[in-house]
Amino acid sequence: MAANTTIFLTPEESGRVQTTVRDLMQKRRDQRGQKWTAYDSISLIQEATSASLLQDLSCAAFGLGGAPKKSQDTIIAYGIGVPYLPSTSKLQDLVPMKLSDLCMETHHRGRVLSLRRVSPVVEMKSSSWAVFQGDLQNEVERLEVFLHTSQNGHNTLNLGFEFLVKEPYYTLNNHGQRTIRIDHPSDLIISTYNDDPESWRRRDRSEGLQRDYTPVEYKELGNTALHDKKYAMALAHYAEGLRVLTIQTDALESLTHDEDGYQKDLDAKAYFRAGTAAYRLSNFRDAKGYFAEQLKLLPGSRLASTYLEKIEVREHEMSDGVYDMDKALRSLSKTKGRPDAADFVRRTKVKSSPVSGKGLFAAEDIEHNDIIMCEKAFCVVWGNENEAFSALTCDVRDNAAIRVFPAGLHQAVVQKVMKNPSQIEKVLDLFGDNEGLGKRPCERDGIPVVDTFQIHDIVQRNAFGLGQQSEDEDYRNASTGLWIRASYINHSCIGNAKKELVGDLMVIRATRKILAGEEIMHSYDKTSDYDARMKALYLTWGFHCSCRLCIVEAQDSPALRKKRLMLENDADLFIERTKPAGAGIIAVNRAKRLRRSIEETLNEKRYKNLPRRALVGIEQWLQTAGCR
Ligand SMILES: C[S@@+](CC[C@H](N)C(=O)[O-])C[C@H]1O[C@@H](n2cnc3c(N)ncnc32)[C@H](O)[C@@H]1O
Repeated sequence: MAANTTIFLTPEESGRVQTTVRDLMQKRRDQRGQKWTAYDSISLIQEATSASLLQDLSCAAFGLGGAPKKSQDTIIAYGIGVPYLPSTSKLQDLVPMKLSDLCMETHHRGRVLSLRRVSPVVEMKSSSWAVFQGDLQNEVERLEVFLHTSQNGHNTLNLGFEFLVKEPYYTLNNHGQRTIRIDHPSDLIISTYNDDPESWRRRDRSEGLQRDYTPVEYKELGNTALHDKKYAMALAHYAEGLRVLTIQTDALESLTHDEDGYQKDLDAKAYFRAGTAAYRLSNFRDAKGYFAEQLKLLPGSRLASTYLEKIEVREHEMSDGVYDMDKALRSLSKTKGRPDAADFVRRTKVKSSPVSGKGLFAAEDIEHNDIIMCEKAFCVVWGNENEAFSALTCDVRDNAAIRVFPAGLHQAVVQKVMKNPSQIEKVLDLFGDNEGLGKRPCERDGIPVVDTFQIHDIVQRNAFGLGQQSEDEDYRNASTGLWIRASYINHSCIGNAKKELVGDLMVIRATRKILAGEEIMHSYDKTSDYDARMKALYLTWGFHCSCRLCIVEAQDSPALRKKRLMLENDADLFIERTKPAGAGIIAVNRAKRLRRSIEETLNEKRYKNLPRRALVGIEQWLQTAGCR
């Protein structure tokens, strides 16, 4: 992520966080293999009930909008823990286990737990938990879902009563409490409400978890239950219907090809749904085909014609890179920062880079200031949206490095790929430190298996902060996004490209003429302070920059770099306090002296043809004041 979300903790503060995390890791190791022991089930359920009640009360106190999003000077902590793989076993191959079979700090591979929720759900920002009962009434345990707590806007644990946990992981949560921990959404299977907790075991196990009903049938079942005042059962049926609906991405499944008027109407609707789904995924070619079919069935359909006209504009954007940016800008409030636009990427290609891994290269000559590429965000979370939240992570894999991580964006990316499995492969192709399940998508029991730790690392190494977008935005709810194509662009402090944003449309322009075959590079971090930049690049992106500017700056003594930084700070202070328009001779002379002092710290020969960032502010001031 970009530097605007970097927070600096004092050495004491970060030391305290790291010690707490390391102590917890040690505690987990010490307890590894310890057998599950029974709880006082009543008091655990009471704990969950009162925590959930308190939450409801605080929401009520702040009106329907829920509790305020952030309190002063606090940031949510998200314990990444030690990454582990999601279950890739089929339900039918897993052997049922009991709560009393659980062992501490263990992944119970090859096993499955069937549980019923017996308490309300306690919903926190980065996790949710509830109390669950196993086979025996007095066997209960806490189950906590981390980060990926929602499905279609509903809390996962609230969606049902009977749950199957594939290959459960039993550990201590961040407060040192024993818990079954779920990180990967596909490890938790929500089963339809059923009065008979044993029913799933009696299903035809050769077919795994069966989806007996279509979404419409689930809706009807829900309606019947509602009519019979069986509210819990109704909710469970509706929830299951919604879940199946999201898995059935192919709207064309319902086509009848019948000539009968009513059926024809239904077919036209199916083409329309398929067309809009394809359009939303920027698959304009398929969308065009679907809307054309809809028009054949329903000649004169205004909706289909409007979409076909829009597709023509999108095709023009894709082939020529010609955008109506004014229109896109005007649409921002209506589109919530997501203007309707296509990607323009044909001037670039992705291939292996001498700098690192893969990179983006010019496929043709590109003139100075020309558009290199435009790309809509794969996922964006704006600071004013509820989804936006950052979490403080302490990564035990990386010497307990503390980072501010865009947890809300991580959630949004995971949800998007779970709902659109066809999009997983391009996300998995991005650079990340965690290999997870590899680069190929995987599906089990009809559900995409997504390794959230793998996505975590991909987001960490590829997402960008969008700069402050509104007054009430800071590092805790920073706007962030993930752009797939732009993610292949490697960093250079003296790159040949710069990025601009029109909502979530990223426009990359050439900052000088670029020849075909040249690698396109831009600066991930524009801080002029060499030491801070090095530190941020390493902490956020995991590399040491060795561009020409960094090599030259590294040759300056630390004392000289410090002096330059102090002078730049003086210049910034001067700029802040002194207006250039109509500035008097005294102010102008002071500015010139500041410029000279900074210039003296930049060896003319070594810094030849290199950007002199420390001078940018004061030179701009002098220019505006009408001096050279
Ligand atoms: C957004 S990705 C860039 C594309 C990446 N090279 C790939 O293979 O997909 C960012 C990652 O690329 C690598 N990287 C980017 N610029 C680099 C540079 N100048 N030197 C070394 N590694 C760099 C780092 O590992 C960084 O975390």
